[in-house]
Amino acid sequence: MIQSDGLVKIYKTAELEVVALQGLDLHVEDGELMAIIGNSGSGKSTLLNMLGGLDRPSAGKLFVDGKDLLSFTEKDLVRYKRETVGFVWQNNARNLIPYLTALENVELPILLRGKRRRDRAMELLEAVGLSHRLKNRLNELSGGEQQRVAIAIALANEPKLLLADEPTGALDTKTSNQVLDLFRTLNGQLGITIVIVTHDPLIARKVDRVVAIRDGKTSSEMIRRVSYAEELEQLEREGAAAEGESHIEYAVIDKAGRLQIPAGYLDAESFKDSNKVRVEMEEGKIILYPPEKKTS
Ligand SMILES: Nc1ncnc2c1ncn2[C@@H]1O[C@H](COP(=O)(O)OP(=O)(O)OP(=O)(O)O)[C@@H](O)[C@H]1O
Repeated sequence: MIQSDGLVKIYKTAELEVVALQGLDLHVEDGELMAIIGNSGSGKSTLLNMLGGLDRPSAGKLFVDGKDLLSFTEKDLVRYKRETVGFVWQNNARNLIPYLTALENVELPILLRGKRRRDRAMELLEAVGLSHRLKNRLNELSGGEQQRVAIAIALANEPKLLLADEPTGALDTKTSNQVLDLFRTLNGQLGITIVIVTHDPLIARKVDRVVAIRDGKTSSEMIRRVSYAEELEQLEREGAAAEGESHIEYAVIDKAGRLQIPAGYLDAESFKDSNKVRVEMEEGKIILYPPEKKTS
């Protein structure tokens, strides 16, 4: 679904240039449910804006659903936003109208679709588990329910890719979990590809793959040992989930063979005050040693 190679985004302001993405590689399969994590300023929102067609990359390659986003005309972009992607934001007040009911809020963006809009809006609200709240005004709904309405709207144009920017940022843990479970259900039932950008480590437990971004590049990936669905099955069968860490962490190697050592590893005493490591191949393993201390 997503193929990004060496993606670069440079923001130019009057005095300075900020390189927000510096050669980012990211591949996402059709039907994946994955998360992107990273510290503030690492480039997550920039990437999401590129994927959503809200802003244009400066260089590199970016294909979504087989479409080359770097060669898009303005018209292509408008069409892409209408037909291929859906968005969910943390702050759903941005796309919801408080004095309308849940049903009216979902009907509104599909007005142009003609007579079936009420049926379609009801279908969408059912898909997000809100059939019992159709006639409630937005300001009568909880934060989690409002977020479900936002998700229903994002699904209205049947996007192939759903992009969620901190979708649980404003919710408590229990409600966050429910929203994440909903993403998983929609992913399973509709086969829609979902990319969630987050600070929230909890999300990692709910998806099969987490890609970490550091300084505008993918630095590491955490992949589940057992898929979340299998883990739930096991939980039901045996009353216990798989033991140990749920994910394996991989450092990502770029095309030039560069990799980032996971944060914290180089804080170890023997590596600390050096900008070099000794690299050796031993029995099929690549081993990093601290540099040898000079003896004088
Ligand atoms: N419109 C812009 N103009 C100039 N610089 C920008 C612009 N948008 C983002 N940046 C810069 O690009 C870098 C990446 O920002 P981005 O918002 O993508 O990070 P982020 O990982 O989403 O952070 P956060 O988690 O805080 O939202 C930052 O240094 C930021 O200051």
